[in-house]
Amino acid sequence: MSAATTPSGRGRPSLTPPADAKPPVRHPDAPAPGELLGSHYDQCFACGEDQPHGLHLAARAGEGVSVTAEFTVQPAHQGAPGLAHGGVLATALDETLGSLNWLLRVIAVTRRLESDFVQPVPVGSTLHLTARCTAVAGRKIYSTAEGRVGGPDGPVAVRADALFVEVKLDHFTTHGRSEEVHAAMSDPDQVKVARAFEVNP
Ligand SMILES: CCCCC/C=C\C/C=C\C/C=C\C/C=C/CCCC(=O)SCCNC(=O)CCNC(=O)[C@H](O)C(C)(C)COP(=O)(O)OP(=O)(O)OC[C@H]1O[C@@H](n2cnc3c(N)ncnc32)[C@H](O)[C@@H]1OP(=O)(O)O
Repeated sequence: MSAATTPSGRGRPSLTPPADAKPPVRHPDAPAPGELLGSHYDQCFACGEDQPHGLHLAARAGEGVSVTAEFTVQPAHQGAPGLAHGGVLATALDETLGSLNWLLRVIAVTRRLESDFVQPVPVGSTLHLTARCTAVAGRKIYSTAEGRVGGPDGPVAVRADALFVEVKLDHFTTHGRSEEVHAAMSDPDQVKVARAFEVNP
């Protein structure tokens, strides 16, 4: 098995867009720059309000296909004493990158996420994240993100490049546990339902 082959046989897709990739196009109905995107699912570990130990990450639309987000590291997010767990930081990057797809009005899931941990992130610090979509090729969406500490212009602590793949609603109804899927579909917050289920009809 070569380094680029996975047990699924589907291989490890490149994070470099192919030659026929196009620049991303912001959807005309995307939230205005500066507008909070809100949570896409209240049980989401990264952005949901109903996860007591979640990241409660709040993302805001930027110009073009870009977002900013903030996340303050809590004691529940530790790996080493007093420091954020790397997987939690990767979650923050993944969520910020994933929220870009809302500006494209596409439902997509992370296919590949390559993270760099540049410096440790202490508990109590706020990670200031920025992400932008760099290219789209068919169902493949390429994007990049970084997180800074000490303020939006502070030093880069983490960064990531990602490939998301567009999916249809049946991705969730087929693979997700039915009780959560049905509960999410009957959420009284219709904006959330629309965001989760009615994009890209
Ligand atoms: C239940 C309530 C909640 C519902 C919420 C619903 C929606 C949410 C709405 C808004 C969301 C907003 C923000 C969300 C933020 C979330 C951030 C977190 C996101 C995540 O954290 S999400 C969880 C982790 N994530 C997964 O859980 C994915 C697991 N994974 C899979 O589910 C499959 O793996 C999948 C579907 C990715 C692909 O599966 P598939 O069968 O569709 O793939 P396929 O083979 O068709 O490839 C597809 C294209 O990749 C090309 N390709 C493949 N292999 C290649 C290689 N080696 N080299 C070059 N290209 C390659 C092909 O060529 C083709 O491209 P093309 O179509 O252009 O040819």
